[in-house]
Amino acid sequence: MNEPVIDVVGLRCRYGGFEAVRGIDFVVQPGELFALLGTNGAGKTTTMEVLEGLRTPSAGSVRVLGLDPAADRARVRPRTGVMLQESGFPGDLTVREAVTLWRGLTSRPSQVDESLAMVDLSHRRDVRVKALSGGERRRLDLALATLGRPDVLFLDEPTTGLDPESRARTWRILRDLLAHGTSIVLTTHYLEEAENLAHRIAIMHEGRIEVSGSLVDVLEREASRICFTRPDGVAFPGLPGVAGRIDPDAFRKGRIEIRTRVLQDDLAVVLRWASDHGIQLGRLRAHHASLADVFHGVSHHAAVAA
Ligand SMILES: Nc1ncnc2c1ncn2[C@@H]1O[C@H](COP(=O)(O)OP(=O)(O)OP(=O)(O)O)[C@@H](O)[C@H]1O
Repeated sequence: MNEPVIDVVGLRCRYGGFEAVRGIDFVVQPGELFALLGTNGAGKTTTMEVLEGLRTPSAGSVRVLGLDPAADRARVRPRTGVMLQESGFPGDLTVREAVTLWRGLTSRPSQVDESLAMVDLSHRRDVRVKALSGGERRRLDLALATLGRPDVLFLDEPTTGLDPESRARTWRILRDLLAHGTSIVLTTHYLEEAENLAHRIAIMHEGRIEVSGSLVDVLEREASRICFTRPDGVAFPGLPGVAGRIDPDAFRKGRIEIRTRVLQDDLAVVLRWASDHGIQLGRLRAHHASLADVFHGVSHHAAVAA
């Protein structure tokens, strides 16, 4: 296997007496998109800042492109692109001036017009940055982050505030960058974004990685679901004899929700049971766990354990 582009071992970060990141490990391979997900305040941005060389860890080792991102910042920075949660670009410049200025700071700059066209801002090139909408501003941030054709791209919530069309366009741009060999680390609160783009995922909670692995591995952690409206007159003991667990909370709220590792077998049992009893199953759904189910599992287990 190739050398990882990012290698994090035992990373810890403190803000005074508070430890925001509590010993995390992960690697990012070349050409892969790694999604760092987590609850609010989990430590994602802090971790990103360390990867970007903007923050020194209190313990652990971090290598980006084989180098220390803080100590070797002068060598790492030209090969990376960064999109922070809040861009600090001067609002009085026009869009074209902002891109031209930024272009002068990169070692392998793309063309200004090409960059603006990529994010669909060509028609806004003479507008001042401060007059852009929130979504347009986010798209300008992406153009700036990718201007130097980076080997590694750090994106902190790149599609927050974007409408569905702009989000889909951003996804297309990211897929294109991946196809050309760029590695990407992304934080997002949009789980479908990670589900659509990520090769591997880590879910953080209170400074620790609770779940990590390939998208398939992560999704397989949670049981599949069979759900339908509770039929009139059906009591708990009268339910079908499935291998999975029937959720008593959902039952009280008028739904049958079965969590199962044998989706096909249990679905067959439910359908046979309904047919034998002449029951119509309202709002029937049978599906594998989504990333949202895994995420809720992490925050729920953490809350129960606390
Ligand atoms: N400069 C700071 N000083 C003190 N505490 C901080 C500072 N920055 C962040 N924290 C705390 O560290 C923890 C992790 O913050 P961080 O911004 O890394 O989380 P996050 O996962 O990016 O959160 P969110 O999803 O809400 O953006 C939080 O409890 C936050 O309040």
